[in-house]
Amino acid sequence: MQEKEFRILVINPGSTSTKIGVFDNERSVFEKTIRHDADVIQSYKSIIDQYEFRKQTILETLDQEGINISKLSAVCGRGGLLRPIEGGTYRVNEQMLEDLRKGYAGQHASNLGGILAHEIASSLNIPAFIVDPVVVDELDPIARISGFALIERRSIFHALNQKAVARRVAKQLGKKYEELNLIVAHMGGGITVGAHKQGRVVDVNNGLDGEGPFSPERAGTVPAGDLVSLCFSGEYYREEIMKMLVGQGGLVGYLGTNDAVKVEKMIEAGNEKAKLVYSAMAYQVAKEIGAASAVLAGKVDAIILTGGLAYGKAFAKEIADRVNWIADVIVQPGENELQALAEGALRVLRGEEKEKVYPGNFTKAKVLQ
Ligand SMILES: Nc1ncnc2c1ncn2[C@@H]1O[C@H](COP(=O)(O)OP(=O)(O)O)[C@@H](O)[C@H]1O
Ligand SMILES: CCCC(=O)OP(=O)(O)O
Repeated sequence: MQEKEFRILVINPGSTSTKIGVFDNERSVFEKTIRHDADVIQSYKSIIDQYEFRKQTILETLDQEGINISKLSAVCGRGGLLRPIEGGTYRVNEQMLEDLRKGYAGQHASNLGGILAHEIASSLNIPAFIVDPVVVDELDPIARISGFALIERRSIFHALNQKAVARRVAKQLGKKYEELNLIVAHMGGGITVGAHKQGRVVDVNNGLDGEGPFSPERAGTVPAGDLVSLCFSGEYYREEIMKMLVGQGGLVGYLGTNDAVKVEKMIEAGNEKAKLVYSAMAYQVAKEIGAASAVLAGKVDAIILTGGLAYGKAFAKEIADRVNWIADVIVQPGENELQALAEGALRVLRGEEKEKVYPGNFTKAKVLQ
């Protein structure tokens, strides 16, 4: 009997881009990365205000490619800042839409993934899903302790790509993901470094507005006391400070661009500041990898560098040169998110996996009351 064919539209809104793809079962028939200038993104007051702009961009792109959306079986978006949940494929429902619209756990472009998927799918009367959203939470209790009793550390990271790439590398190594200890550094608009201990991400920096290396558009960890002083200086509104940390932080704050390719050109043209800042970003990623190796007590099977920044050969080498004493460094540039979204939706459409209902009954361990 011939295998039933499902056509799935996948939507991955990132902080610097919107990536879309159309898959016939596992086979990609169209993929496109639409990059957005920092100026355009920053001109919107909030993430939800970008909704119409991103939707039009997607529909126009599909139209230009001659893709008829009426033939779709499902739409799947990257999941955003929801309540902490376990990994898997979730059907978009009203509670999820409400949480995405208000940004239950904060503001990030991925909040638009489920909303855009729902909007397109409901007009066609087909299901909308999200897969492995950025709030997947597998932290060990010890990793939740921040050192400041009023604040608990949170798991906000590139769960979808980190898990997909880790599985792919495990396969290449002839092992199961669940048998290995891996460190995965996803380096995109945000940067997250996860300690994957036998299939669970037991520690990872909150790459949105929490901590870790600075990134193309985020400040990462900043000296706490100085930040408090800035907040109470009377010179800035809360929103202005948040924008300086997320959106206008990192490379944007130092060099005025979120585009590492432009930064590489600046360096080639002899810009010393660009050279120092770009190197500092590599240095901070390496430091975070060192921290993750301590989490795994030095038992590390491989270190994986992935995300858009991993295309930068000199950048990846700079990191590898600092950490290759820990374990082999495997560079997997870009990300596998579109394929992972399509596969997550397919598993449910084929009945191989049950769709999960948001928010479910998953409650993260409350380590201290
Ligand atoms: N060939 C390349 N060399 C160096 N950096 C690159 C390359 N391609 C993309 N990048 C950089 O990767 C970053 C975006 O990564 P990406 O994973 O696409 O982010 P997001 O999904 O968060 O939008 C940008 O700074 C972009 O300039
Ligand atoms: C919120 C963590 C995921 C993240 O930073 O994604 P982008 O790099 O796409 O902004």
